[in-house]
Amino acid sequence: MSNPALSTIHDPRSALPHAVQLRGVWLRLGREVILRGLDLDIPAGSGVTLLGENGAGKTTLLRLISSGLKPTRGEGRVLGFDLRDGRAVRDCVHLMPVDAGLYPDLTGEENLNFALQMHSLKGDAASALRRVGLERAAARRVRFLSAGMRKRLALARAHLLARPITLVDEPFANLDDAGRQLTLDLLGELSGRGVTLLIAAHEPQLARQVAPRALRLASGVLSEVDYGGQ
Ligand SMILES: Nc1ncnc2c1ncn2[C@@H]1O[C@H](COP(=O)(O)OP(=O)(O)OP(=O)(O)O)[C@@H](O)[C@H]1O
Repeated sequence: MSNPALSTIHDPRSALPHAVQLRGVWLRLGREVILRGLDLDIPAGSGVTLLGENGAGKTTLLRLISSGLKPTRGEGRVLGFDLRDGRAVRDCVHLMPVDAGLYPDLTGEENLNFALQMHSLKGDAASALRRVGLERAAARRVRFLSAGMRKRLALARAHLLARPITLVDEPFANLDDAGRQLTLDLLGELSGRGVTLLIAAHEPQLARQVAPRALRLASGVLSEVDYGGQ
């Protein structure tokens, strides 16, 4: 059943104060209830870090916001579009998955160009590869790249697409120190361009540099985290 309050507040054609709004969202996967009645408001252009133990449901929540999973109950909108409108949601949301989500048989450059085509965007794949230190991987198939190189490639893709809502699942995993700094730089640039960031991470001290508000997901429920001036 639709939630009248949500439906009237954010029509897609009206001003868009919220990038993400969830109301009473439940999600069950198989026999397990992962999300239990979540309410969430993320203002457009803000940055949020999503914390939680292994298996807490962070990836599941990111998949729901990118319309890869449907709520069992409740409803949500991204930039005013109903989560059930998969096409509209996929156009404004990019999810960088924990495993990078690349096409293994395409080269690095082909992966970037394909992503640009999917969004009818123009962009300079070669310079994006240079930016993440992968110029030599441009012509190599992704299946031959290391986990950290794939992460860098996925980061280049997220930066190139610069979707208004960018969801990033564990961006710091598999990266060396320079890679983590590069990640902060590129995500910081996206944020500076007004992109809304939601970052699932186990490194709050890193993530908070680009996504200062923190939420913790535990037992299927979200709560605000107070860093207490640290
Ligand atoms: N396709 C699926 N079918 C059934 N259960 C699933 C499925 N995918 C994930 N789960 C379960 O959902 C729960 C949440 O998983 P999720 O990957 O969202 O956690 P997470 O917080 O991202 O964990 P991590 O920090 O380890 O990446 C886990 O208990 C997992 O077993």
